[in-house]
Amino acid sequence: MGRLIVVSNRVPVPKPGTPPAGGLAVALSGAMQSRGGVWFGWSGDTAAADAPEPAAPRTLKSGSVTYALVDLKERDLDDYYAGFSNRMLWPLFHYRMDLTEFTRVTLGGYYRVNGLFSRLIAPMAEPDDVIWVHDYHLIPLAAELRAAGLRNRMGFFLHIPFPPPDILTVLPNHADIVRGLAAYDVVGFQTPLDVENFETYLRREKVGRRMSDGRYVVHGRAIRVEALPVGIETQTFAETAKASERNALVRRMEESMIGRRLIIGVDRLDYSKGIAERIQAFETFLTLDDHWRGKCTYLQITPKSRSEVAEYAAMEREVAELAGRVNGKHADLDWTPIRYVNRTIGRNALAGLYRMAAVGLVTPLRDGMNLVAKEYVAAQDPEDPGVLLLSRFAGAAFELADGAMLTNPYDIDGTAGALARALVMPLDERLDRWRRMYERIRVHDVAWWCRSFLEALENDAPKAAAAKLSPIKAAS
Ligand SMILES: O=P(O)(O)OC[C@H]1O[C@H](O[C@H]2O[C@H](CO)[C@@H](O)[C@H](O)[C@H]2O)[C@H](O)[C@@H](O)[C@@H]1O
Ligand SMILES: O=c1ccn([C@@H]2O[C@H](COP(=O)(O)OP(=O)(O)O)[C@@H](O)[C@H]2O)c(=O)[nH]1
Repeated sequence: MGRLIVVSNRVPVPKPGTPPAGGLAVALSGAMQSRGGVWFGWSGDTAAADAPEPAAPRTLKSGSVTYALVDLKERDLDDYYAGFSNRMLWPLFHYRMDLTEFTRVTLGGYYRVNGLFSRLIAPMAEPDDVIWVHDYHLIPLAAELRAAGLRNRMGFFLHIPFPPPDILTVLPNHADIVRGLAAYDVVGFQTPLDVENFETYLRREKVGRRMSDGRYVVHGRAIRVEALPVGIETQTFAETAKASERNALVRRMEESMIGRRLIIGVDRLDYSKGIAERIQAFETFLTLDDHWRGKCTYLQITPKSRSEVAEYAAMEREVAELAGRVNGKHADLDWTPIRYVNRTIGRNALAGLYRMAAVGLVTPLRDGMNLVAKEYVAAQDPEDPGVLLLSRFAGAAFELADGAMLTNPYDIDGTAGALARALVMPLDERLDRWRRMYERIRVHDVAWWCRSFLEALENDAPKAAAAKLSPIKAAS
């Protein structure tokens, strides 16, 4: 068996004191450390505008993983990361057509960086290495690598939603993007809904179909398409949470609560997470029933994210102002309803804070998966678990629907009412709900996800017959 080469835009190179915030980095770190291999991607640093293209990536070994890193020029980052990836693909794939901006310049940057990645990876790859590419930043990479002559097994996992065709076709180059996916051997999505959207697109655009053996033929190539929800290191996280009483930050938080109930939200500062709607729902909840005034605290942990993108910078101001307004209106001399924290909290402390919280509020407007939902469940005290309030639009809802209280985040009154019910839910109902969710994430943890994807990728060599399939003409 060859090496595993993982490729992602963001590579969480281990740096003491800087925990990775972002589900992809968190999910893959554990899996990579146990299997070993090469992890290729952007270093997080910028190269000078006139720097020549590197002949090879910088490498750094940590445990069983070799990190292969490339600096990107400011212009490339603007066009590829902040531009096409995060101002076009991210909002569009999160059903926010209103926030997209398509330009030929950023599209050019997207293909330029994918080309650069390909030129650096191709000489490193041995013929029997397996290449696993992650996320929307790098959809065209397999096609670039194949054009460079690589015949390796290549897989792609999309961590964000795959939208319905009516939304996807807003993207002027949607046909090229889907053609890019067809260059992989296995394409993984988070949920069955994403697979359904992909299949509907193929049918409507007449570029592919599902075959009788379960594989798909897309632009003439036979590929496997799987719904494989990403998991967490459930058992390890549960143990961390149990041991968290010793964590200084958790102890400080506990002392400051003086018996009040804790409600927690943890999200990157991103419009897809529904943070403003959640704060509004919390305010509505406070006005529903005087009983909870002074008796509960809502802690919203929100590290800044993608501040170079205009919509994110605007959101930073909006959410801070909203939290400030609600506090100004409802606070008392000895009580602040919302504690809004704008920095990254380390995972040990986070585990303890989840465990302390009577309610986990996970209410994105749309989310590929949302690992916070799973972490909240894993961290609970099995004798006295809290309640997960989960948006029906998070990928995690496909797995946790029978234990979480499902909410529609656009329904502010409904979410407020659900929060009020969650806080008084009897122990036997909480136990029953939590056990169902915990069992699901215990079995379907991150090791299961990684194993399942790699099994699909490594054990299903394309059949000879598939290679002979004639291409299907795209609708013009
Ligand atoms: O790298 P950034 O631009 O700072 O963003 C952080 C990551 O955000 C997204 O995470 C997604 O992956 C999670 C794990 O599968 C999933 O739970 C979540 O719903 C997704 O939004 C993004 O897709 C990653 O590429 C980013 O690194
Ligand atoms: O202060 C923070 C905020 C978030 N996270 C982690 O960042 C990840 C966020 O992943 P999720 O899938 O919920 O959303 P994403 O940010 O990837 O869209 C989770 O593992 C969180 O525990 C963290 O370690 N510290």
